[in-house]
Amino acid sequence: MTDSIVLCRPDDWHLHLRDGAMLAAVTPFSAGFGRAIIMPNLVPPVVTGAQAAAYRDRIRAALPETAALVPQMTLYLTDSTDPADVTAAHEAGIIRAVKLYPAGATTNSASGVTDFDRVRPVLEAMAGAGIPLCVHGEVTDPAVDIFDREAVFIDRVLDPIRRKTPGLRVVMEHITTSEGVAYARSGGDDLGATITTHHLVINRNAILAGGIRPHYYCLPVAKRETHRLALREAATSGEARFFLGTDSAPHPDSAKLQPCGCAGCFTAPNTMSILAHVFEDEDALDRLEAFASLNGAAFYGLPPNEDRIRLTRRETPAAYPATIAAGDETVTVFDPGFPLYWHLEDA
Ligand SMILES: NC(=O)N[C@@H](CC(=O)O)C(=O)O
Ligand SMILES: [Zn+2]
Ligand SMILES: [Zn+2]
Repeated sequence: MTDSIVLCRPDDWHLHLRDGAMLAAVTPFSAGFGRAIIMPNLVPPVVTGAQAAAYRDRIRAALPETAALVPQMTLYLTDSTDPADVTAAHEAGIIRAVKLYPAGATTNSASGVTDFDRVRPVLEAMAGAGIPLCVHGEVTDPAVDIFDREAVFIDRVLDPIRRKTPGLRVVMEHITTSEGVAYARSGGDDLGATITTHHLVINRNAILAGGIRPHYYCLPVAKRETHRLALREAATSGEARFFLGTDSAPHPDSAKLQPCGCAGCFTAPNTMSILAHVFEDEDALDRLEAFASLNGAAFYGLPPNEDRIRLTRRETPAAYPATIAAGDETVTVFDPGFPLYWHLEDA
């Protein structure tokens, strides 16, 4: 049995670090990733290049001195985003991508896009400049069942956008369905898809069977088991279009444990140990590096990180906190439901 593997340092292509006391508390748990795409859904959202630069500086200040992490900033696309601000922020090296949230689809998405024709000039400028569009792919139509919102989004919104905007590079963020996997596979090298750690581990029973478990509630919501298996097959396939975006999304327990609780799983502290467990289960440890360290960088046109990490399988489980403190609040760490024998170490 393999008991130690060395990988190029992994990247996290979808991460929420928040702001203020939460930023200070959670950022150190992502410091071991090389690069991370930082989600812009703050309140208020990060919509201009100047706001992205200021947020980047707050993240840098929250990082430990020894951190590897280099934040890759994004802008939150709104109906009134100025194409010239987007291309200028990209040329200045401030942003790596732009994030599309359909208005109301997820946490802090009230300022998201309401009319896709209004953002057409921005999308065209992005296609011209090679700036990727990261997409939260769910329709918000209340008539569409929440478990179908990703598949319907692909047909009604994503495919039309891609057809109308040739050359636009798109990342389907946190795909959760076999339809998402199939659509990602239908594209060329202009289409990528991130897969989260938790969607490889849980299906919808984790949220609902035997009682409601708010810490497993995220968006897009976990689907039935066939979809989880499709995601595991995709993530472990080694195919260049699939890469890690943890979507680690911390919320205070006081906001999750409510009659109407927030969506998001906080996976930053134990993601690499969980992924090693999943890839070992799938007999695909040799493809973990492609998923976590190589494919995303290649999609974003970046070289792999030069340094390495080691994952070692030990007889005693890796220790990670059940909760962390953030200011006066606590945040619960994602519990995969099994012990984590893979320990993350310096190479
Ligand atoms: N994934 C989540 O459930 N929540 C994210 C938003 C998002 O990525 O959609 C958050 O910001 O909390
Ligand atoms: Zn999202
Ligand atoms: Zn997210």
